[in-house]
Amino acid sequence: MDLKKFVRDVPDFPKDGILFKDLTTLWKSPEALKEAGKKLLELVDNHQIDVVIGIESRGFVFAPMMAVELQAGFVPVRKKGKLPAQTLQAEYALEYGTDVLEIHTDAIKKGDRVLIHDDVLATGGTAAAVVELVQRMGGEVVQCNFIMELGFLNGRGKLQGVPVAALLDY
Ligand SMILES: O=P(O)(O)OC[C@H]1O[C@H](OP(=O)(O)OP(=O)(O)O)[C@H](O)[C@@H]1O
Ligand SMILES: Nc1ncnc2[nH]cnc12
Repeated sequence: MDLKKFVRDVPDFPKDGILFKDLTTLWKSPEALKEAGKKLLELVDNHQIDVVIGIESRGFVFAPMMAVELQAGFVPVRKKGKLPAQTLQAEYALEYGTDVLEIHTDAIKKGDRVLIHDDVLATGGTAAAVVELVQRMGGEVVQCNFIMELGFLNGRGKLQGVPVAALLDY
């Protein structure tokens, strides 16, 4: 199945000059939703994973399903002010802004093998901030895993030393 056919391009969202890759059209198709989940798991191969992190909000669509299949736990990384208990924070810049991400301080144990999942790798600012959080907590990032990579923005440049895998390349 050609999953790219299910991705909708929306020009000038959320800002002028940004070509937004809309995945709601892929999520809405039962066949594409199932196929994308299956293929994302294939990217992980046979790696042993303790924790799957999903990055708010679009990373939450597939990360819990992947955690179930990998017999791992699910941990949310959220935008500032949303997690209720004690957190670690990282500031970051993304393709169209800046923000702060948080994770609960007790969410990752030293030595945990962690899979980081998000929908889009663009400039890499978001994923790099999450890698930093995991490493500060003593976790090992086994893979940063995405549905799509905007290769022309060279997000991998910010993720050096960490395995990166994406289903679709643009
Ligand atoms: O590689 P980067 O340049 O950092 O961009 C990628 C990030 O941008 C989007 O999130 P957004 O902040 O728009 O939030 P959302 O998932 O809540 O829509 C996307 O879901 C990634 O998390
Ligand atoms: N161009 C883009 N489309 C969808 N999500 C994004 N996140 C960062 N850049 C994006």
